[in-house]
Amino acid sequence: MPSRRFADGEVVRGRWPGSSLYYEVEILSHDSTSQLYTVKYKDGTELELKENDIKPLTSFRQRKGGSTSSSPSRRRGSRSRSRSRSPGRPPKSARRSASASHQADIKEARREVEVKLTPLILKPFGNSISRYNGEPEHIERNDAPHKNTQEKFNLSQESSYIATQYSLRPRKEEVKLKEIDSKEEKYVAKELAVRTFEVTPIRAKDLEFGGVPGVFLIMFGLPVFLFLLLLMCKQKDPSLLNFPPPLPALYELWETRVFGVYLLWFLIQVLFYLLPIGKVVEGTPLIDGRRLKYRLNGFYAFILTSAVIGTSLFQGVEFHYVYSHFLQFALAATVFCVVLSVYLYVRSLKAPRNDLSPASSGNAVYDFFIGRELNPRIGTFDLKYFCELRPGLIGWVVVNLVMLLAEMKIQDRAVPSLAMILVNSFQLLYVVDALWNEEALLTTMDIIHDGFGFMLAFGDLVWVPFIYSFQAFYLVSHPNEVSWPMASLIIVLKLCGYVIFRGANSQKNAFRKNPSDPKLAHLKTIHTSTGKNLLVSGWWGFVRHPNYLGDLIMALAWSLPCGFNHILPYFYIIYFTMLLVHREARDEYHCKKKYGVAWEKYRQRVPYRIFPYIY
Ligand SMILES: NC(=O)c1ccc[n+]([C@@H]2O[C@H](COP(=O)([O-])OP(=O)(O)OC[C@H]3O[C@@H](n4cnc5c(N)ncnc54)[C@H](OP(=O)(O)O)[C@@H]3O)[C@@H](O)[C@H]2O)c1
Ligand SMILES: CC(C)=CCC[C@@H](C)[C@H]1CC[C@H]2C3=C(CC[C@]12C)[C@@]1(C)CC[C@H](O)C(C)(C)[C@@H]1CC3
Repeated sequence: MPSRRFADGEVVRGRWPGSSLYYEVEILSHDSTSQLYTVKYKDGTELELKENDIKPLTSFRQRKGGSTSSSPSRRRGSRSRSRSRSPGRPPKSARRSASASHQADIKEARREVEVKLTPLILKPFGNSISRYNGEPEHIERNDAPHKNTQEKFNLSQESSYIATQYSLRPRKEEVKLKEIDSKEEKYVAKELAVRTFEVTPIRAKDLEFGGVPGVFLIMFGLPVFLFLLLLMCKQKDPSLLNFPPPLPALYELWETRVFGVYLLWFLIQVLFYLLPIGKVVEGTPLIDGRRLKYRLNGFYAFILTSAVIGTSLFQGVEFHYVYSHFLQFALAATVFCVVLSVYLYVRSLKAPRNDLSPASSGNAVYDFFIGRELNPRIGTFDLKYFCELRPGLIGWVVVNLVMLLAEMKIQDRAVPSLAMILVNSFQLLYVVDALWNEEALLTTMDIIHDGFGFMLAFGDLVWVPFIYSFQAFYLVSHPNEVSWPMASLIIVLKLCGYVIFRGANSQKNAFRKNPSDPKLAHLKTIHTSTGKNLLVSGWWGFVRHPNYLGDLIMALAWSLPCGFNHILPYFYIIYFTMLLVHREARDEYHCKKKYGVAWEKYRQRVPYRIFPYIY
C-alpha cells in the first residue's frame, strides 16, 4: 500500500486549485485509492488535493525569512524585491535555451509566488473563522476608498483569478501590486495548471437533480410533459380533469420541412453571433487562470432579427405556418437538441481535464445531462453562450409574435386582444433586458458551473421557446377579455417585479464590477475571506435572492392576463417557483462552500431566501 506523507489532523499548507497560492489547511482524511487528501481550509471549504499540492508548514518558515511581515509597507518591499526578475527584466528563459530552462523557470516562479504570497495574503487578513479578515467589525458601510479608484479597480477586476478571488479588500495602494502579482500568477498558472490541477470526480452524494435516476427521469419526462402540455392547451376545454389527448403518431409529428425551417433559424442566429460587431469582454477566470473572450452582440442580433422578421412579414411570408405546425416545430427542436447533446458529450470525451465542468461527475448518464465540458467551443464560437441567449430566447419573442398573429387570424380580430398585447410586451421587455445586459450572463451558474449538456440544450432550445410562450399560445384558442382597470393593476405588478429584478441584478453586478462604486457607498457589506464581499443592505439585505423575487412577481403578471378559467396558463409560474427554489438551494450550497462563515453571517442578517417573512 502506498504510504502517505501527512497525517489526519496535521496542519499544513495546501495549494488552492488553479493558483499557486498556499493556504493553511487541516488534513481531514486520505483516500488510499485515489491518493487524494481531503483538506479543510480555514473558511470551512473542503477540497481534495494531491500530495504534491500540500507542503508542510516548515517548508514555508524556512524560506520566507523577512517576508512574514504583515504590514503592507513591508509587504511591498518583499514584492518589489521579487519583482526585480520579472516582468520588468527580460525573463531568464530568454537568456537560457528555451525548452531546457522552461521548466526551471516555472519552478522558480512557482516557488517565488508560494514564498512571496502565502504569508502575505493569509496572515494579515486571514481566512479567520471567528473574525472576518482580521477586522473587528465584519459589517461595514461600503465607503472604502473610492476617490479616483474606479479606473484602477476596473483594471484589478480585469486581472486574474488571484486578484478577483483572493485579493485583499481592494486598497488603492495595493492595486498596482495586484496587477503585477496577477500577471506573474497567470504565467505560472498557465504553465502549471495542466499538470497540477486534477478535476476530482464529485462523489455520489454531491450529485444534483436526484442523481442518475433523477436526471434519467428528467430527460425522458420533460419532452413527454412538453408535448402533453401543448396538446392539452390546444383542447377546447383544457381542464386538468380532462384526459390528455393521445399523442399523435411520430410520422404525423415529424416534418422534414419544419426541421429545415428550424435549422435555417438556427443558422441565421449563428450568422448574427459571428458578426464582428459589439464589444469583446473577458469571462470570469477559469480553473487554470485563463479567461475566455466573449463578444457582446446579442442586442444587435435581436435588432437584425427584428429587421428580418419585419421584412418577411412585409413580403407576405406566412407566419401562421409556425402556429399550425407548432408541435412539429417542438419535435424538430427536441431532435436537434438530442443530436446536439450527443455531439457535446462525444466531443467532451476528448476534452482536456481542465476544460471539464465542476459539475461533471464521471458518470456518463449524469454528465450527458449536466454537461461534461464547461465551455465547448468551435474556434471562438462558444456553443453554450450562444444557445443560452440567441436561438431560444429570441425565438421565444418570435413565437409570441406568431401567436399574436394567429389570435388575430383565428379569432378574426382587427387588432390583438389586450391580454395578448400585455403578454407580448411583458415578455418582450424581459428578453430585451436580458440581451441588453448580456454581460451579466457571464457570471451566472450556467456559464461558470454547469457544463453544456442536455439540461441547458433542452432548456435553452426547447423549453424556453415552447413553454415560456405558453400564455400567448393559450390565448390563441382561449380568449380572455381584460378590463382596463385590471390591465392597469397587472402592469403595476409587472413594473414592481421588474424594478426589484433589475434593481437587484444591477446592484449586484455594479458591486461585483467595482466594489468601490461611489453610487454604492451607502450599502453595507460583509467581508469574506475570498476578498469578494457580500452586500447586506439594499436589495440584497431584503432577502437573499431579491432578483428571484422580482422574477417571480413578473411571472405572475405574465399569467394574469389569461384570466382564471384554467390553471394551465399558471403552469409557468408553478414551474418557475420550483426552478428558482431549487436554483436558490444550489446557489446557497455553492456560496456556503465559497464564503464559509461569512455566508453564515449573511444568512443570520438576512434570514429569508426569496419571499420576505415566508421563505
Ligand atoms: N427566466 C428564467 O427561467 C430564469 C432562470 C434562472 C435565472 N433567472 C434569472 O437570472 C438572473 C441570474 O440568476 P442566477 O441564478 O444566475 O443567480 P444570481 O442571484 O444572479 O447570482 C447568485 C450569485 O450572486 C452572488 N451573491 C449572492 N449573494 C450576494 C450578496 N449578498 N452580495 C453580493 N453578491 C452576492 C454570489 O456569487 P459571487 O459572490 O460569486 O458573485 C451568488 O453565487 C436572476 O435574475 C434570475 O431571476 C431566470
Ligand atoms: C427544464 C430544464 C431541464 C431546464 C430549464 C432550465 C432553463 C430553462 C433555464 C436555466 C437557466 C435559465 C436562464 C434563463 C432562461 C431559462 C434558463 C435557460 C435566462 C436566459 C433568462 C433571461 C435572464 O435575464 C437570464 C439571466 C439571461 C437567464 C439566464 C438563465
